[in-house]
Amino acid sequence: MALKPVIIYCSPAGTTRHVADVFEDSLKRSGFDVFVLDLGTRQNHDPVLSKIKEADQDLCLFIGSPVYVSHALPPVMNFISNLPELNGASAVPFVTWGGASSGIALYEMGKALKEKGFDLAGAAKVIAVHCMMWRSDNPLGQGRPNSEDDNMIQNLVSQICEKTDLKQGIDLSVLAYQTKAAHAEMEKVSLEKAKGHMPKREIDENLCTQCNICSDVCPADAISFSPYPEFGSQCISCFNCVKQCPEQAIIADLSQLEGRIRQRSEQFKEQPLSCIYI
Ligand SMILES: Cc1cc2nc3c(=O)[nH]c(=O)nc-3n(C[C@H](O)[C@H](O)[C@H](O)COP(=O)(O)O)c2cc1C
Repeated sequence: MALKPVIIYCSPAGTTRHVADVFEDSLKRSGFDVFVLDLGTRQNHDPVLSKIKEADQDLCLFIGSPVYVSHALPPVMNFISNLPELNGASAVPFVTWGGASSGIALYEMGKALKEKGFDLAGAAKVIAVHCMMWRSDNPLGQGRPNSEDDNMIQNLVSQICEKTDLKQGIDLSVLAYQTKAAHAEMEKVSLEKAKGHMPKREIDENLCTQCNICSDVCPADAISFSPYPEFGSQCISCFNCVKQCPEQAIIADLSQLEGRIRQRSEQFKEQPLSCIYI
């Protein structure tokens, strides 16, 4: 099969990158050349965009995002909406989620891809340790993704590679797996709206050495210095800056958040935790 795979993802805490790596290894083992773009780096998008246009109908775009407040991340959705029309190309959206709810991220990615003319060759959701619970002794999704999750992704790649016609993929309705009521509720609350209820971050100016690490680890390029770190509107609230500040100079109280995340997990009790759609 003339399949030209391109992998695009955003992964502030590294789990979606892990899944993208499994896709990449599996595709390479099946003999394909793979082009990869991490949207959370300052990597130039142009070479991958050229590859995408060049591949035309042979393109198979594997595109991954973590679930934030039930949605896919803005850099991923923006990337899709800036793509040219690609009628007849195929795509495989995938998400990682932290055990609260995988929300409507896969559905929204699938819908946006279909609007660009893609057929959905498959999709995957993968359970992962909840990246906002790094201070907890027993975070949701601890130990995931594990080798079974990796095998599941390898299996998805094998099944896609075996297909003679990628157009015979999945229907978008397969990705609308939340109840109608939950879907409608999730649609109403954007990440932008939810940001107003996220724990506030404060800079301890006595501790901050203006070392720039917070800005380097920010996948949204949202931190500037004046002279201490300030957070721009494109901040996606990944809290990488808080986690990775070597001086612990960015202070955030996450104690309330943990309870809210666990409550949501209890409310949805989402099953299966990891799943491929093919
Ligand atoms: C601001 C924010 C919102 C999140 N919202 C959800 C959510 O709605 N449901 C969920 O299960 N996990 C949620 N998570 C957890 C992430 O989806 C999960 O940890 C994911 O694997 C992180 O991917 P990454 O390691 O590639 O960054 C959220 C994390 C952050 C930082």
